[in-house]
Amino acid sequence: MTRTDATRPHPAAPQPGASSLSAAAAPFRRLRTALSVSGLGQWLAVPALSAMAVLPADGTAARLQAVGGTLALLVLPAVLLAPLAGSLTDRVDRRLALLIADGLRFVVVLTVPLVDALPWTLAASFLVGCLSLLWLPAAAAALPALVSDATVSAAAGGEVVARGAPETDLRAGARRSAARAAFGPAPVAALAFALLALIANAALGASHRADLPLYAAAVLFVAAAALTALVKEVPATEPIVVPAPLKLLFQGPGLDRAGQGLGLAVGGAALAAGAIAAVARVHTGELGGGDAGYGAVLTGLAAGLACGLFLGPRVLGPFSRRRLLGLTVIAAALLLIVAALVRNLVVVAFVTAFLGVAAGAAWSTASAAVRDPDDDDEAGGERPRAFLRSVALVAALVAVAAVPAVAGALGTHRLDVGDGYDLDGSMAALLIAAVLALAAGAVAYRRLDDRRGIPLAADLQAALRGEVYVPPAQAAAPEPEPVRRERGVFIAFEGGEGAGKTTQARLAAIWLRDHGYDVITTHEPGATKIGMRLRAMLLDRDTTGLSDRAESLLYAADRADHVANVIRPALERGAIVVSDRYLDSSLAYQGYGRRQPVDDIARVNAWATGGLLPDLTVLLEMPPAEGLRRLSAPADRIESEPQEFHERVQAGFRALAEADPDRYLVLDASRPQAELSREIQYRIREILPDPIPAGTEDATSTFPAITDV
Ligand SMILES: Nc1ncnc2c1ncn2[C@@H]1O[C@H](COP(=O)(O)OP(=O)(O)OP(=O)(O)O)[C@@H](O)[C@H]1O
Ligand SMILES: Cc1cn([C@H]2C[C@H](O)[C@@H](COP(=O)(O)O)O2)c(=O)[nH]c1=O
Repeated sequence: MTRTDATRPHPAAPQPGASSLSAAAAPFRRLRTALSVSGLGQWLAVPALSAMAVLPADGTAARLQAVGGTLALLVLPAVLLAPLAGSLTDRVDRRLALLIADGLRFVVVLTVPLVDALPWTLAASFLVGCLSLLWLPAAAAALPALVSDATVSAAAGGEVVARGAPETDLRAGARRSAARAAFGPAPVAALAFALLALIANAALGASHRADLPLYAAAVLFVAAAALTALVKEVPATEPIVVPAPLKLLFQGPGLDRAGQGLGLAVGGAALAAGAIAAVARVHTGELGGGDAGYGAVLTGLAAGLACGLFLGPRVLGPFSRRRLLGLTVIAAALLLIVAALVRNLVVVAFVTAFLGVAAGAAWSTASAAVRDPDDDDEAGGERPRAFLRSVALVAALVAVAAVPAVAGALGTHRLDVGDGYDLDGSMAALLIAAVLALAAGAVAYRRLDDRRGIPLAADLQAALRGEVYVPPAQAAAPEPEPVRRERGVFIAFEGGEGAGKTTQARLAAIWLRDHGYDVITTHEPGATKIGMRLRAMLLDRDTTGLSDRAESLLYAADRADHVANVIRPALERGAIVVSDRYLDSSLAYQGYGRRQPVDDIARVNAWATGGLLPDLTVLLEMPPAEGLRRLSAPADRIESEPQEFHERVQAGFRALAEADPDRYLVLDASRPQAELSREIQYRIREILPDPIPAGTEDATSTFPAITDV
């Protein structure tokens, strides 16, 4: 619904409990510091290992493959071994798991400059990837586990902090703290890498410039282990469950078309970010930057990602989040093209930073779209979020493995433009990755667009002024469509016998109520006193000899009473009406099924209802025989009609939906209930009014979250 005074959702509402933890007890603070130090070590080890791998490589292709191989080996364990590592970590004491992971990373990273051989650098990268996989779930479980009753009361005794913050809120805050400790140090680590590489270059010489960052990373790991050792005990209160990325990817998102658009968008953004990271070392080397230039580009990327994560839910409040998501991916792809073509290191670093902002905003916008604001459980394994994480991980792995390989294979070619232009392999591979990311962004934009027909430029301009764009024709109209829309919203569920209408209508109503809407659920025939008597007459198998016309009129009479006494009063008070069957049932059953003229049925019903049509009709389709098999009660008068009757009814529903596609959501009713429910939620979200007055919108979301049943 478009309104000039309306703002769109702000998923970045204050997070309870986050600040409360700042004053929490000493073990919590100590462990949080240990995790940050370890996170810094991990992010420093990543560029340091790839810089180390480059040193012995001879020629551009070999250098590209050395960096790509290192990065791919660092990411590979997260794609292949995540659930194994999760269940392993779950079996050992969290503190011990952290100590082992930090201690072994110290040893592995320390040996890399001492051994100074490419095979060991590559093996070390894989081992560091595996150990980080043990460390990450242990860290995510350990910090919230320290939010015990004692911590809560210590925090509450200390300051303002824990007043009114229940333990679950503090745990959710602790989970966010753990994630920040693990990923937050990335920009600082990239900057530190650049500085240490410069110092090492000057002090130890070019052939040892990766040594210092590696020693520094090793020291950070041992420091983190020492700090963790000071924390006496970490209770095993938080279970560790790590989903398998590949399995999730093959199972699919469990989301509708729009949900798949989210996956495409996240994949496109991760591809763009991964591609630039994968060739940055060699690309910057060709621009005269060396390891310091590599560090500068990575700093830009990491800082940009952090900014994008923060800004994504906050910028352009009134602008459609779905449009924003598609646009951020397109922007990331276009910036990748610029980064590929520009031959100036400083410009490349800045462009990469903006690419990071776009990719970070894409991630935070996509994950906000599948997050339930009522659910503070950031560590929860909710499938759509886990799916998005898997897409990002796998796309990043493909980018870091494939882009350098393609770049190396393509080699450098001289183009005859003006003075001649060297198109090197990195440039070409980045352009290919950019085109793929652009395609993903464009398809995602089309799939996600919830403002079809509204010009993008005008929509953006209005959002920049803090308004939601209303097309002139709509703004000038004195009244919204008088017949189709009353003050509330009318949603009908239609379909053959046993298709799941009652189930889905009930789930939709629960979801809407959970988001603060005034909802009434109703059904046909038989929602009123008179209707109940009509229903008995119509469906009782003892009713024999009822003429087709009389049957049609009785259903229309039931509907007239239903509209006058239930639906219209509810719509007039602004409620959302969810009806299990409505007019289309008469058109399909009495029109197509009984072979009466559909136009006549429509005319009678238009008179009976005063022309009231649903804003949305959800049509659940399935073969009639299967639907009838789902029903347990004895078949009623209509259900016991022959198979051909039900086939005609089904074809009738389909014809009705095809004649007015904008008003229908057609779904395959044999799919799992939860999937159907989520698709229905996505579609309903597009036609909802704001649940609370515009002035108070910052307090809650106007963009009901899609939830699992
Ligand atoms: N997606 C689904 N997958 C499997 N079973 C389902 C699904 N949806 C509903 N069911 C089951 O099918 C049966 C019929 O469901 P429901 O009553 O919701 O269908 P209906 O379309 O309202 O039926 P009717 O035509 O009788 O009104 C119930 O047992 C329900 O639990
Ligand atoms: C509204 C309406 C319904 N019917 C038929 C369709 C079903 O067989 C029954 C209703 O049963 P349900 O279990 O409550 O779905 O009535 C119809 O023929 N025409 C109509 O307009």
